[in-house]
Amino acid sequence: MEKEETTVDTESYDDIVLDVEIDEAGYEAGDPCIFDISFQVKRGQLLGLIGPNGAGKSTTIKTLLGLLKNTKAKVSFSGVNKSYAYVPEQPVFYEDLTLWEHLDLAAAAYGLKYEQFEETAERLLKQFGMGHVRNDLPAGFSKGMKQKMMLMLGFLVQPDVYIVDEPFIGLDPRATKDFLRLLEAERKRGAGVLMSTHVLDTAEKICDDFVLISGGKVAAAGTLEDIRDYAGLPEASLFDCFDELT
Ligand SMILES: Nc1ncnc2c1ncn2[C@@H]1O[C@H](COP(=O)(O)OP(=O)(O)OP(=O)(O)O)[C@@H](O)[C@H]1O
Repeated sequence: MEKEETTVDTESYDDIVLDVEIDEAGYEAGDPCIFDISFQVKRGQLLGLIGPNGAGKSTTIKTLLGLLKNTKAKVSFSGVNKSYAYVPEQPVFYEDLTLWEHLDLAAAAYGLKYEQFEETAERLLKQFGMGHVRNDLPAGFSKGMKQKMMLMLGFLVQPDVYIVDEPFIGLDPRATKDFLRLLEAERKRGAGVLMSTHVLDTAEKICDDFVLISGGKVAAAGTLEDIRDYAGLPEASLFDCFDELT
């Protein structure tokens, strides 16, 4: 079927929580900048979206979130609740709401019961070491603290799919560890994760599979072994394969 725009449906597939088929997408009509990008995210899977600056990672994410007009794409969210959380690279927040009020608002928007919200929010504040600023406005937070707030908002709602745009820049080593531990727990619960990142040594350690985008197209996809095969570099690091393929 010819795709005229991004259609988002919520059919049920076995293990697949996100199914993306982008024929083309871009910012101006008739001038697409990404082409033929297809992938699936399964329950418990961590899929790394990698590629050089300007390759098309953010455009891919914006397309699957339905934020772009000029697209020919089919995107399906499935899973138990057909829910997703998007954690943007650039923090987005309300000037007049405290950290706690942001958490409260997200919980209300996702229909969480108050007791469940309170318990999870308290746990997250502790895990991210943010309890002491719960009643502060995020405008006064450091970059890393704002990033932590965005991650907490995602973890609070426990969705079927996490779409995380470059989570590592700005987080200190301790926060990175806390974030990865929470992500692991969420994957064990059954959540799938699509993560865009430039931090390839971490991506190599934590991702099950990769989609490597270059020049708006998929340059290679699969496990690290598959990526090594594409690059013709057995034993190479993800970084060296990336270098070879882009
Ligand atoms: N708002 C926009 N309007 C027009 N063109 C854009 C816009 N944002 C990105 N582009 C273009 O789309 C192409 C893909 O950019 P995109 O932001 O998806 O890359 P990226 O892989 O996310 O890069 P980075 O790693 O630098 O974040 C680039 O040619 C870029 O110039």
